[in-house]
Amino acid sequence: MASLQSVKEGGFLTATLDLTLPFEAGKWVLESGVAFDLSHRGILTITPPKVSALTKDIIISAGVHGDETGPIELVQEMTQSMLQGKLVPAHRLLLIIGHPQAINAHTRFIDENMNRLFAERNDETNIDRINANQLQYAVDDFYQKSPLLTLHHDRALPDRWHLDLHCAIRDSVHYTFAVSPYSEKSTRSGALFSFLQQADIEAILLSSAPSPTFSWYSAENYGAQGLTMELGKVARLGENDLTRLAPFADVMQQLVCCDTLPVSWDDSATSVYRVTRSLAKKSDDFSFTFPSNQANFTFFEHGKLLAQDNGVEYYSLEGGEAVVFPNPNVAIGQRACLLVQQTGVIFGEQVTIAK
Ligand SMILES: O=C(O)CCC(=O)N[C@@H](CCC(=O)O)C(=O)O
Ligand SMILES: [Zn+2]
Repeated sequence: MASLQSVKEGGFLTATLDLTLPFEAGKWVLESGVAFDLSHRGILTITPPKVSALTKDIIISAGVHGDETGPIELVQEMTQSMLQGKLVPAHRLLLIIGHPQAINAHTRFIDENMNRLFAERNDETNIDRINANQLQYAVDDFYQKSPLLTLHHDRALPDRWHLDLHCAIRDSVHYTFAVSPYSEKSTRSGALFSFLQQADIEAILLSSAPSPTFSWYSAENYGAQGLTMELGKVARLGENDLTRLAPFADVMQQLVCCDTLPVSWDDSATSVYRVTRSLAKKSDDFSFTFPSNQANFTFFEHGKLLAQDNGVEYYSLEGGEAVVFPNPNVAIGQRACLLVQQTGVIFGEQVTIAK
């Protein structure tokens, strides 16, 4: 079946992954007034029948890493319901399946980690760089050409969100968690934290320095409420147990289909961590003192040797530190792990770290 027809009938994922068929762009409107614009392979904009000052611009992306397939299935399920008219969005949406070539190859990336290619426009020397640029253009277009920009007479920007859905390579003390990228902009709203708590996300990590990731790109350049969401553990496409992600899928659906969600926060229901350090791999000699499959959020008491790199030793800081995303096999110069400490937050219109 031609790829555009397949998308119209609900096959967003199948059509995105079928690289044997040439890509066919298209725009169409359902009887309900929901409008679709398939502009590039894996990039679909959906406009609700009515927009108002309450309407948000929401990006939901998955498949930035090709082997992280649970979230890809979630995006496919939600998109299919919208394409078939079973679900009517209340907000403008940009739905993305990010890296079809890596998904088909069942790998994290082809030549280099695409989620480290959002600091700037890339020279297009490989498919990961080509795709990263494509995603940057898609985000720029979505936010810059939003019809919502003209609705805000006080010149306030529309409420922008970006949930970039991933899952972890290893086991984790917290099955689900979110990484909030660092930005000087106000990108940690009470509404965002409340959404995470309602969705039963177990932990939130507050980054303390800019990162070259997709969610950071939207937060930094557009002030979006951006998050990298870690939703369970990697498995093959079709082999994910989505029941454990049902609370998240449910509340994500409410986010896109309800005008607003109630805002509340209970300090005891979600663990919050601040990133104390990001250890970069400086040489091929880099190694951890623990096994490479060590679970995310494993805690090390103060003074424990964690890693060494060409004679430089890294010990856990006062108060101890937990390790997240430990990976000694990254390219030189890239992050080999995050080190984090639990923190309290002050909840309000914006959420801040309690000193
Ligand atoms: O489990 C892992 O080691 C990696 C899971 C993953 O892809 N995480 C993201 C986090 C991005 C961020 O820090 O916002 C990544 O490493 O790109
Ligand atoms: Zn990932």
